[in-house]
Amino acid sequence: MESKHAPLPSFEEHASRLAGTHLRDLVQDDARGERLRKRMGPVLLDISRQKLDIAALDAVGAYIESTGWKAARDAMFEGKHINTSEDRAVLHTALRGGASRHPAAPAEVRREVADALDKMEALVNAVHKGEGESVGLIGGVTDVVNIGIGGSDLGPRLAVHALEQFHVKGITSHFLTNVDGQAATDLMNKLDPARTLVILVSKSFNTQETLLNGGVFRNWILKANDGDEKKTARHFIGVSSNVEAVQKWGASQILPMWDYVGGRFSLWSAVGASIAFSIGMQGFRDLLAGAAEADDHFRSAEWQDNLPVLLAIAEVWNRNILGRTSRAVVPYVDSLADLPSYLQQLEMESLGKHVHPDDGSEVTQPTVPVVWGSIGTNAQHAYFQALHQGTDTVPLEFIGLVKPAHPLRENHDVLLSNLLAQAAALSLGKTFDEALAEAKSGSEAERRALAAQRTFKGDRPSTVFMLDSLTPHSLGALIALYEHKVFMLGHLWGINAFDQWGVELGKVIAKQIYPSLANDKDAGDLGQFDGATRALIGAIRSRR
Ligand SMILES: O=P(O)(O)OC[C@H]1O[C@](O)(CO)[C@@H](O)[C@@H]1O
Repeated sequence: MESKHAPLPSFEEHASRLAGTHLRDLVQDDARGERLRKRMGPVLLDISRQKLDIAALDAVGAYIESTGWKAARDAMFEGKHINTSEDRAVLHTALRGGASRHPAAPAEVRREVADALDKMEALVNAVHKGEGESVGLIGGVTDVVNIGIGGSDLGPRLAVHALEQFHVKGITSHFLTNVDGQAATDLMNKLDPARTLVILVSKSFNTQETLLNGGVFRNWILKANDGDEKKTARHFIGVSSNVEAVQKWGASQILPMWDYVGGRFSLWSAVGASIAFSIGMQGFRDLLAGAAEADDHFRSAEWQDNLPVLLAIAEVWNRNILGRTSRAVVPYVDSLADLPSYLQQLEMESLGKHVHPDDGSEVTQPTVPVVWGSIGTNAQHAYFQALHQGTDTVPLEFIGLVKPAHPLRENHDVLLSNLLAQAAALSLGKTFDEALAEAKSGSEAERRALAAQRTFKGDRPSTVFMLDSLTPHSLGALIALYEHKVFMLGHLWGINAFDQWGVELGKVIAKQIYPSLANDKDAGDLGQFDGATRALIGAIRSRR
């Protein structure tokens, strides 16, 4: 379909000027550095190692100003139905609106969010006191298992693991996600059913993996309770927007979710109950307050100082102007090991779209890059070779902490020196002449061949996030900044960042295939499948 949407500008003049300018020269300009290093509360963002100069930055900023981004942003905060394909508001910001200086969501939404938080608080506090019975749950809980997938897993998992130093004593959290039965079996072997509380999290309450794993755990606990269903229900809290289905399923307590919160934006709701069970309700409210600080910043700062806008500028520059196809996220913080997979869902499920929602026409520029990564320094000893000398340029995102939670100063200084060194090495590189001067022995030809292999072209861009420390507040702020970057990119690319139709087809086909594997006697009508699927079903059945 022919598009009526104007493509992003090519910023040709700036792009060609910068093509001839090396990052090692750009980073010498202190005035430029000041424009590209900005702070919001506990988060310092440094995009000064991106291939932009002030003129290019201002050109992209002026373009963004012309797009009506502020009105689009305000429409989201106010609850307009900006998720048009599902006719829904997008109000994850309302979940932390209680801590905002300028809550913007409709009063009714604010009320139901506050009520749900209060209900969750009552459950969490009772369980922490060992008095779960007082709220209809079991007493003496030692282990909490979050069963969910995608947004019903990744956010809570990230926060629970990131905030380990804030965990309350006596409760251990676990995450059961994949439908691979090994995970459920290993967990059941480890836990005591009498002391296990399960949070079954599914916005739709229609997700195959979650319902199957929930059933496995219910049977396990039911058996331990000698078939007593009422007693068994007290081991389960259901979190869903489909309250009726949870009631039918048989959880004793239900915490709500709403259709105006997308799964990947939902950790701030009762979907994050396992976070509250891990770090206590005050910690959970601190997480919300950090996100609210980022919300207020996004809503009030001009583009030049607005971290989500600057992040979006860096991404548009890399993706649309320089044609980069992926971005690596490398936290130099072990406890943020889950951040890359969290961001994969947040960014790739939100921005992996190819049409404009208003008329279905094709977008005229690439949208989301592949997001990947893992913790440093480990990554340096695995794939950084390719990032330094491979033929593709992959923009990186480093995350570091000024103050760690542990007392091992030498470890931390070594960790941070490595982060800073990688950002420097990737951007500055090492010239052929520098490498040649280091090659002391051998013939001229041998020295030159060696120098070529030891040359680093550099000019490889990166972003650095430096957090003062890792707390519920700073983590909440960091995640919310990423959420707003996603909003900005959806706006600039003209796509709906809040639906996810692309996950449907595979789900439908999986349900069609399942009977052919489940029924050993009768393969059913294999003719409905393509040749490759038929052959693999046959191979599996013949070797069982
Ligand atoms: O919370 P639910 O409804 O079980 O969905 C889990 C995940 O599945 C998805 O719908 C994708 O299949 C995600 O968007 C969502 O976070």
